[in-house]
Amino acid sequence: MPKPGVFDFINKAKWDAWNALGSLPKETARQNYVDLVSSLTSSSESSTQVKPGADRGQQEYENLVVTSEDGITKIMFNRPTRKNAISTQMYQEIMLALKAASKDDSTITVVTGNGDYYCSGNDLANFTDIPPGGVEEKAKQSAIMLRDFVGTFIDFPKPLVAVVNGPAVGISVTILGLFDAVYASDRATFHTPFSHLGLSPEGCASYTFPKIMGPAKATEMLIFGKKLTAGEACAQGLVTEVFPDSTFQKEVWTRLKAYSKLPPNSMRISKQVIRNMEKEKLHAVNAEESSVLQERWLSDECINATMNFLSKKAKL
Ligand SMILES: CCCCCC/C=C/C(=O)SCCNC(=O)CCNC(=O)[C@H](O)C(C)(C)COP(=O)(O)OP(=O)(O)OC[C@H]1O[C@@H](n2cnc3c(N)ncnc32)[C@H](O)[C@@H]1OP(=O)(O)O
Repeated sequence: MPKPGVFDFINKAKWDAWNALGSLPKETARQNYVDLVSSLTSSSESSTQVKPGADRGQQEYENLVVTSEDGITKIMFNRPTRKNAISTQMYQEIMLALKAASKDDSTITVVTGNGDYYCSGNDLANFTDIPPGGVEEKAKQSAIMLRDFVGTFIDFPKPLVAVVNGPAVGISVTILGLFDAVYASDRATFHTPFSHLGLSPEGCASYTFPKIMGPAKATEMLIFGKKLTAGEACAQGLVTEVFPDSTFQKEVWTRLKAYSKLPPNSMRISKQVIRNMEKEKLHAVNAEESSVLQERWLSDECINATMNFLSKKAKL
């Protein structure tokens, strides 16, 4: 068949793969494929992905583990083999989990990651799933989803705490400016490589980061893509406190359990008093960032960077 166009990511990848096989008989190619898939199944079975708590009567999510205990609802990213990259489905699940947490009887909500990463940001494969309306339609849908996703954090009514267990990238870093406290392991790093990806900031970071750390430090992160250590992020006010990795979980959860016993209404109202004046501004910033990104996703700079990552030519 003729070679598919450059935007037809999936068919182009298939075409390239078939082409690379040269004159290999179809039957042999099929067997090789079956062998590969069988080996992947057995390795994913032995991975450390945590199974959802269906036996405890909790809502099941494919990419999250959500638990509620001691007055704390914990939302844990659970795609450790992809470094907890956020797939399209996972964006939807996070929104659902936050909406449920906002109404449950917990006093504090915690977001954390399973495995060695907190989160590697947007799953760059999200952009390969092109709808019939083409790439423009995909960019439009993504901008709507991004605005809804970030809006859920802006409107979240209870104290929201990030327990950053390892490196954090992209959108998982920018939305930290919308959390009420950020506790980090000393293994964590904070990286927003938007220029390297032909992108621009989201998660309201274009507004919250200059406010938190001053415009010059925000520029280094958001424009030049400087990766911060946990200590540096703490010195700049993005992180509340850093703990040694060896005692991180124990120290943080002991503290959170104590905080969760504080009067819930008082905590909610205090959050409203602290945050409400900013809400309208944050929604406006979110809308603007999403609309700028809608254009960016169609730019050569962004398409080339995404293709380079997906074809394994580039990493951060
Ligand atoms: C659509 C709505 C909203 C969009 C909002 C805009 C959001 C912007 C951002 O979040 S920008 C940031 C995007 N993230 C990245 O660019 C990170 C890309 N990943 C990497 O550079 C590296 O994987 C790493 C540095 C995070 C980790 O490197 P390493 O320790 O060497 O691990 P691996 O690369 O082997 O990772 C294991 C496995 O996971 C895949 N993977 C990791 N992160 C992502 C990702 N963000 N998207 C897709 N896939 C990811 C990686 O490719 C490996 O897959 P493989 O085993 O090779 O098949």
